[in-house]
Amino acid sequence: MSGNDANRIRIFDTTLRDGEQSPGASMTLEEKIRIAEVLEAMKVDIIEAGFAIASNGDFEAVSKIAAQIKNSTVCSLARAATADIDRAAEALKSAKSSRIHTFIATSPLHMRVKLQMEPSAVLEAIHRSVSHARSRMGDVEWSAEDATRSEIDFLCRAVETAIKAGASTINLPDTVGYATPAEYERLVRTVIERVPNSDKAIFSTHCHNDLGLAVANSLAGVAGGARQIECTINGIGERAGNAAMEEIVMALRTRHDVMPWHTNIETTEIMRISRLVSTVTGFAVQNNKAIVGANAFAHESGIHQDGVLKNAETYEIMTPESVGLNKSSLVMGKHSGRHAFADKLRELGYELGDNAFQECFRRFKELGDRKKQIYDEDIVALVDDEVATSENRIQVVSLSTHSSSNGRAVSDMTLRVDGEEVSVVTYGSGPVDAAFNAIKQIIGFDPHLQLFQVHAVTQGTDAQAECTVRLEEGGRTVNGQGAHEDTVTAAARAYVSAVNKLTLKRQKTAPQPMVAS
Ligand SMILES: CC(=O)SCCNC(=O)CCNC(=O)[C@H](O)C(C)(C)COP(=O)(O)OP(=O)(O)OC[C@H]1O[C@@H](n2cnc3c(N)ncnc32)[C@H](O)[C@@H]1OP(=O)(O)O
Ligand SMILES: CC(C)C(=O)C(=O)O
Ligand SMILES: [Mg+2]
Repeated sequence: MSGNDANRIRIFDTTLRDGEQSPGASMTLEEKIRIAEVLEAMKVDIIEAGFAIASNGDFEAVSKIAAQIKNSTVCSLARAATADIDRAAEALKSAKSSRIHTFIATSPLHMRVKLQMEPSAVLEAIHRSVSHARSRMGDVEWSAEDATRSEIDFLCRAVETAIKAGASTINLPDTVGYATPAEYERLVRTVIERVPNSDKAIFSTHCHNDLGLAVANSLAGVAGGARQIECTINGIGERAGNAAMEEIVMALRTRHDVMPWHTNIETTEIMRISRLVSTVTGFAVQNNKAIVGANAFAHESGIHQDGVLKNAETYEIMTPESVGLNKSSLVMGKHSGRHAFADKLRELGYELGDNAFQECFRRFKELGDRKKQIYDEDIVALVDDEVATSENRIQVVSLSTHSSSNGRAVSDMTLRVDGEEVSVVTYGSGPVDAAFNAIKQIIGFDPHLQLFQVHAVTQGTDAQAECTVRLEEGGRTVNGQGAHEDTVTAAARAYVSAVNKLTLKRQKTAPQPMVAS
């Protein structure tokens, strides 16, 4: 094996080639260049930029990336065919560092059915193609497509032939994601041990994820002696995808205690490249995806949140900063506890007294039971509403309304007025009108409604509504706000909030009875 550091793993990224083979993942030239730039910034060793003969677009992408990228080797795929190899060499001609990656299948099934070639003809094709590639370029990689379903004796002969012809990297793909980790480790080790000239090449893994084993197999291949891993960002690729680069790199980094190998990858670029690839391909990253999923560094359970607040290592084996996230996120929801809620309030700039805190927490839990996701805006609305109303003489205790498209609405409202609960049933032209009528009946006066405004605090049909009501009476004008996920309740709270302010103003001049007789 060449190279000084026997434990260094080269990262060969094939997002732009195998990744683009995912049905629906086509990328434009500009998008491919943007991705290649970030791959270079994260110190990927080899970028497989495309399959130059596949189309003029692929040729152009490989050419442009080759001309632009200076710190990574740029590579093009080529079949065991002179035209493919020449097209790859042509596309790569302006690269600072370049590689031709040529391949042919070595499994009995692929040779017989797909290639319709005798094994001896495949060996000749390997010799011919690798020799030709070497005549065009110093750095040639050869892959035994479907290596894991190949006969080991034939595979070893094929590898020996490729190395003799000048390949300095030998890739043993698990093309159909069929291998198990133990098998794959054994395969790589056996080939390295049995092929007489194996010391002249670096061995590589290229694992597909059909059984969800791509990353495990890649790491097993390294244990077997491979020192290059082929992978893609977010694990995109043919069928169930390829081994995910971010998982491999972070597994090697995090478990260095049991895997003594390392890569050069700048891991703090991981989130940036993951988001870029997801945006460009339109392939959303599943929330629970390792390393880059939205929940990978998020905690919603109270016990976990409490642990993370005390020391993140209680529930995190990597730091969010190490993959380019600012910090872990404590997702507020019905499973959250007081520690996390208090921390969130501090972050949002609130300092509440104990009673207000307990009341806000109670309302927050209630909201969590009704609403899937609680955003910061929900908490702000809830706390503002609580702070604004907790000292009020009049408070909404309960409200239920019934309305239909062709009839009057009815409201059943209970208010607490100076500690005493009062209930009425009233009607109106709609549920908000009915609720306002109920409040007016209970307070015993009828201020002029100047403004009624509603807006949704967040997105979604379960968003909280934030209402503003402006009331005017005897030259006094006040605004009241209320928030709730039930729009009519939010409106009633806003009305009551305005009435409280109006009452205060009225009391300064002439105290009025609070409950209608
Ligand atoms: C495991 C992998 O990921 S391999 C890479 C897969 N990626 C792609 O196929 C994407 C790009 N491919 C393409 O654009 C097209 O398939 C092309 C341009 C490469 C070839 O297109 P076409 O000439 O129309 O051939 P088509 O795709 O229908 O068939 C593939 C041919 O290549 C042959 N072939 C397959 N692999 C190899 C190989 N490694 N070396 C030589 N020939 C090969 C097949 O036997 C078949 O030959 P045939 O036409 O004599 O039967
Ligand atoms: C072309 C080769 C390396 C490949 O993508 C595979 O075998 O999966
Ligand atoms: Mg592949």
